[in-house]
Amino acid sequence: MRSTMEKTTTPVITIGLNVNNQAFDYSMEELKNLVMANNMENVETVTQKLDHPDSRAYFGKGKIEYLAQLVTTTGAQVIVANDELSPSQIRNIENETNATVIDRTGLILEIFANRAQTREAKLQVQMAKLKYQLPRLRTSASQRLDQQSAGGGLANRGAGETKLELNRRTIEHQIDHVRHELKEIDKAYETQSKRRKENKIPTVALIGYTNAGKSTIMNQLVTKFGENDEKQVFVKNMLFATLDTSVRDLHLPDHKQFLLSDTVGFVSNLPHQLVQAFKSTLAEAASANLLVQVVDYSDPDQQLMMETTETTLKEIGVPDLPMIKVFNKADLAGTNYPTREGDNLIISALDDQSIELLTSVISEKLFKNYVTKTFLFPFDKGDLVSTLNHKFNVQSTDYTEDGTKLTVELPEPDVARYSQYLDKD
Ligand SMILES: Nc1nc2c(ncn2[C@@H]2O[C@H](COP(=O)(O)OP(=O)(O)OP(=O)(O)O)[C@@H](O)[C@H]2O)c(=O)[nH]1
Ligand SMILES: [Mg+2]
Repeated sequence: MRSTMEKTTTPVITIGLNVNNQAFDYSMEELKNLVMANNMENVETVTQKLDHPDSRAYFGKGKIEYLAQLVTTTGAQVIVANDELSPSQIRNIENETNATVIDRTGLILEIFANRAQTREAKLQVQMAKLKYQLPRLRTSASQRLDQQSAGGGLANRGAGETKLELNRRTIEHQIDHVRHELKEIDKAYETQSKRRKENKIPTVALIGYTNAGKSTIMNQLVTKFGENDEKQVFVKNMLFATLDTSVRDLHLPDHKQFLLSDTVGFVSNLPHQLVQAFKSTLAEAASANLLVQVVDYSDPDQQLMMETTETTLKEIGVPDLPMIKVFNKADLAGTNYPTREGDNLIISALDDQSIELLTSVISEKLFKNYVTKTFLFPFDKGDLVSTLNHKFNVQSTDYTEDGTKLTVELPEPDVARYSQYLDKD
């Protein structure tokens, strides 16, 4: 008897067009991973070499006929294309193969929609989906609404009203609505991030290809350096485990403090609708003092994954920020770790020494213009004492007869502000 717990996966055929693309094999591999991430099973792959996609049906006529046969022999009811297709291409392939066609963008949107947990992520995905649907609305004679059947208020919109226009207007209305809701969330975000900036706490953003180990590194750092109430983030061996940006407050043993953010991972050709929708979430990376690019060192495609990451950063509008590269999962790559060469580290997120090394490099980068000074504040300058305690890393406090003596580690440019209180001894 079959177990009822057994997962059913949808069999699909993946198709891809090689238009002289050097990274073609990699992108097909990625597509298969995306298919799996969407709980589907790749049963066949069909590719074709062409100078450009066939405007009618993406593939040429002969290949489409072959595809139709494959649909029959494999029983696959879904075809997943490696590119974004036009509505008519989708329709033509569907008509000629009798399978449902999903393009790369549609697939990624589906995965994101299934993963989204928080209200913000759900809204962002919804926004991306609506923008994807808008130009893809189909019209047909049977969909036309006549004035009578539309009734009441709708009839007032004129005889030319079609179901298509109605749908379009509904979607535009929904987009406005979602945009409004996201703006509200954004406002709260901005206040938070403004407060962080005022506090001058430096920020570090973990970025990189999906499944590279960003969230795992985040959790290791939170375990070691998080205050009690700092929560762990979600980790799983699947594409796009993280869709929300999480920020955690970390305190190093030497009183230095920084904020670490973990965010959505990248994949090549991330749909522009999604990039647009996730821009505010990703803004956390854009305003960071340091980027930590996490790379899966055990993956043979790591070089292309790094290129994908850099392209995506540009697309989001992240400026050239200081960056270190963390080649992670070294335990699976069979190399020595942890090691460091300049701004490149080879580590395993599962190894404590690796996390120590990463921390020391982050600290070195973030606090490089820090100096340690001792100040003596007269008793009537209690406000300054509390300001310094609030803003910087006070290493020791002495209550002397002349006032409060503070040994503080602070950025060099800030010393000038308090120079009159520098301790002469
Ligand atoms: N062996 C090994 N596994 C690791 C290491 N780092 C992460 N993993 C595993 O890799 C998988 C993905 O890790 P995550 O931390 O969720 O990756 P991510 O970069 O946050 O992925 P997304 O959120 O999907 O972008 C999980 O199963 C982790 O346990 C490592 O150094 N060694
Ligand atoms: Mg993650």
